[in-house]
Amino acid sequence: MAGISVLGAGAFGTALAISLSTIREDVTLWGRSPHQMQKLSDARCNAGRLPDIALPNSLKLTHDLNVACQADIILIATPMQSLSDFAKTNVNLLAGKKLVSCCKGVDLVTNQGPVSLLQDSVPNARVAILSGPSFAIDIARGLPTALTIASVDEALVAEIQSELTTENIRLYSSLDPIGVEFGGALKNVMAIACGITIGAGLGESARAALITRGNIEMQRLAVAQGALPKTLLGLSGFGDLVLTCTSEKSRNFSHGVKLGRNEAIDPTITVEGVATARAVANLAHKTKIDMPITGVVTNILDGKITIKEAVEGLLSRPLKRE
Ligand SMILES: NC(=O)C1=CN([C@@H]2O[C@H](COP(=O)(O)OP(=O)(O)OC[C@H]3O[C@@H](n4cnc5c(N)ncnc54)[C@H](O)[C@@H]3O)[C@@H](O)[C@H]2O)C=CC1
Ligand SMILES: O=C(CO)COP(=O)(O)O
Repeated sequence: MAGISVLGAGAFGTALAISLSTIREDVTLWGRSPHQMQKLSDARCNAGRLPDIALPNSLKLTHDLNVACQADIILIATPMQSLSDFAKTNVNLLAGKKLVSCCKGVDLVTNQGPVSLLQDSVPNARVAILSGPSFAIDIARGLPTALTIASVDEALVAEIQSELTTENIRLYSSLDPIGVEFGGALKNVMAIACGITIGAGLGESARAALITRGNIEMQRLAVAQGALPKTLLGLSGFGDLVLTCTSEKSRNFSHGVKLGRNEAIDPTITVEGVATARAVANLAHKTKIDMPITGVVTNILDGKITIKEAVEGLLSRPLKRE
């Protein structure tokens, strides 16, 4: 079957399906819960994630993965920590398909990003990643966005760049999926750090320092994993870092703000940076990469240090060249 399916009817999956439906009539959105999908179908709206945004008439909804996986191009928009189980459970349906990961994170068990995880778990799949600065609500409202589509498979990138470009999504292509997957994952950790900084009243100058040093830290790890340094300066790296570290629309930034203010956390909200910080700290330790900001975020999340101790620790590091 030609067409595009989006797997995962959360905020991002729904937003992408809405935008794609502005230019084509063969888009299907899959969600795992029959009850939730019936609610979406009755209301023609994903009220829980994107209230007041109507689902286009042409958008097909299903909870049947067999139906959704008949599409030619399959976008996967589940949370990162669900991706491995999802891929393994449904390997027969996904094998040999063109898969586009929309997840931003690093898997806690394998320390892999979504592209390498899918490549390892789904035989013969052709895997790409879509990433970059884009809040689901902005995409769903039709506001302009620019994202990166990346894969080592040049023909796939060219095809998907053209198939997924919509009225409000402009796609730039890249042949560096490692850089794109690590940029998208690590910016969430930096956004938690920035949120903590603002929440704890440490000021915007400190946030600017964290964004800048955070970008260097992201680059250091990604390059050690095989990424090109320039990818971390592109939309999926610096672009998304800036968006996520400066907006209260970001769940990662807002999570950090709550930590900084010592406020209660809502455990039902998808905050990718929490698990990713731990996965990245582990990966950095194994590969001997210096990741001071990630280390501090992980220690705060694990209750091992206070914010005051974190600041003292970062400021008392040995002086060095920029
Ligand atoms: N919301 C946003 O603005 C953006 C989100 N992303 C990324 O998209 C991914 C998904 O995020 P959101 O859609 O925002 O989260 P969300 O929490 O709104 O939705 C996640 C969806 O995945 C489903 N899900 C969870 N585990 C599943 C499993 N094992 N099998 C099938 N479905 C499962 C949930 O039921 C839910 O519908 C994350 O990696 C996030 O970083 C990327 C860009 C923007
Ligand atoms: O990835 C995003 C924007 O590009 C969304 O960020 P949050 O997951 O922090 O809300």
